Amino acid sequence: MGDREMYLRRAWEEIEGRAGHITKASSIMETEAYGYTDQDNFLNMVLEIETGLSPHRLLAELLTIEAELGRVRTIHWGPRTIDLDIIYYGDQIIDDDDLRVPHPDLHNREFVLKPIAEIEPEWYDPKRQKTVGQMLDELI
Ligand SMILES: Nc1ncnc2c1ncn2[C@@H]1O[C@H](COP(=O)(O)OP(=O)(O)OP(=O)(O)O)[C@@H](O)[C@H]1O
Ligand SMILES: Nc1nc2c(c(=O)[nH]1)N=C(CO)CN2
Repeated sequence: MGDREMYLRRAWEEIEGRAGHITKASSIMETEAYGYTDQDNFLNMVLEIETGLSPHRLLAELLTIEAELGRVRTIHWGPRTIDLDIIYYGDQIIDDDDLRVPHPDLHNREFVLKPIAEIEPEWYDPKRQKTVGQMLDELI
C-alpha cells in the first residue's frame, strides 16, 4: 500500500543495517495479487543476503522492520506496506510453528520463483528437490 517503491527502498536499508549484507537483488516486479485477489497489484522482489544471524534471529529482525515500516495485519493475504519473508536459508529445512523454511507456498508463487530464477537460476530446493526453473515450468 502507499508509496510501494519507497517501502522497498526503506526495507533494503533496514536489512543492510540490521539483518545482513545484501549480495544479490532481483529486479522489482509488479504482480497481480495472489490469494486474496480483490486488492491492488504488488511489487515483489527477492534479495540474497549473507548473515551471521540464526534463522529465528533473522525472522525477529524482519518482523521488527515490518513493524517499523508501519505494517498492520488485517486481512489474511491482504494489502500491506511491506512483507518480508525468508524463502530459503541456505539448504536448511525448518518446520517450527513460527518459522517454516523453505517457505511452504513458494512453489505456487510465480512472484517468488521468477525473481529467484533471475538471480540464482540453478537454485535447488532442498525440500522439493527441484530447481527453481523446474518449479517455474510446473506452475499452471
Ligand atoms: N519463512 C517464513 N518467513 C517469514 N515468516 C514466516 C515464515 N514461516 C513462518 N512465518 C511466520 O509467519 C508470520 C507472518 O505471517 P504473515 O502475516 O506475514 O503471512 P503472510 O505474509 O500474509 O502470508 P504468507 O506467509 O503466506 O506469505 C510470522 O510472524 C512468522 O512467524
Ligand atoms: N502478487 C502478490 N500476491 C500476494 C503476495 C505477494 O507478495 N505478491 N503476498 C501475499 C501474502 O504473503 C498474498 N498475495
